Amino acid sequence: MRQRGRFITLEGGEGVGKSTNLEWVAQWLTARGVEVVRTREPGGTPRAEAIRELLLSAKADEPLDADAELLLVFAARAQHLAQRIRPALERGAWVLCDRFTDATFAYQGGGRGIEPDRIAELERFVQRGLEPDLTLLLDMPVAAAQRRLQGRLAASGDSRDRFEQEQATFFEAVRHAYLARAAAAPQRMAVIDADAPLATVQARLSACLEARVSAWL
Ligand SMILES: Nc1ncnc2c1ncn2[C@@H]1O[C@H](COP(=O)(O)OP(=O)(O)O)[C@@H](O)[C@H]1O
Ligand SMILES: Cc1cn([C@H]2C[C@H](O)[C@@H](COP(=O)(O)OP(=O)(O)O)O2)c(=O)[nH]c1=O
Repeated sequence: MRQRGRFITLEGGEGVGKSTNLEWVAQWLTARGVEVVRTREPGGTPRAEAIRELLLSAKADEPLDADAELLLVFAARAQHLAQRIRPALERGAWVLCDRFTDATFAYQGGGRGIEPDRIAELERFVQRGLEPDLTLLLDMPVAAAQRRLQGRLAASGDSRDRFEQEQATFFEAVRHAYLARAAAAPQRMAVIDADAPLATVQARLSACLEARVSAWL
């Protein structure tokens, strides 16, 4: 039986505007009478957030093995699915998630170089057929997104997490992997050009939601 709620994810590299636009998409849906559950990965439940901390903390004394990183991402996802995502969808709420498995193919696959087949095996094991109904991929050149990220870090005083410390080649590989996935799954994934003022990006999102989501309401 198909779940009643819809599952929408936002994806893209660091600094493209996912957090900013997640709020906006949530408001777009709420204004149309949808109950929205906002969440994020890695994380979304207390135990999954504890795994997030393991993934993001930049410990100089011990590198994190790429396979261990991959398994932690999916461990957090299993917990998030069981405790939060599936129950919400089953009661008819829509789930709006900041990153999901496309990020694993992009970061652990494209960025770290893990073969996509190995990631797909874990995807089947953990998700048992559940995948997003719609994925909004915010895309822009890496250098411009890095400037935005730099601005956010300067304003907040936060330091770079373990992923944010990677080099431009890593982020180029992440972007390439995201775009390849979008090209392979155009029915599910919409690419939004995020290299524009916020109002323009939101007009693009609005057009995309009208075209793809209105029929579900
Ligand atoms: N279209 C935009 N134009 C300019 N700055 C933006 C735009 N969208 C987001 N920002 C700013 O860029 C920074 C990164 O945005 P954020 O939403 O945190 O990105 P992400 O969640 O993808 O890392 C924030 O300081 C945000 O205010
Ligand atoms: C969901 C997910 C995230 N990540 C990484 C990407 C991000 O650098 C990091 C944290 O995500 P997030 O907080 O969304 O990053 P930001 O807001 O800085 O763009 O986790 C993976 O490597 N694999 C995954 O499957």
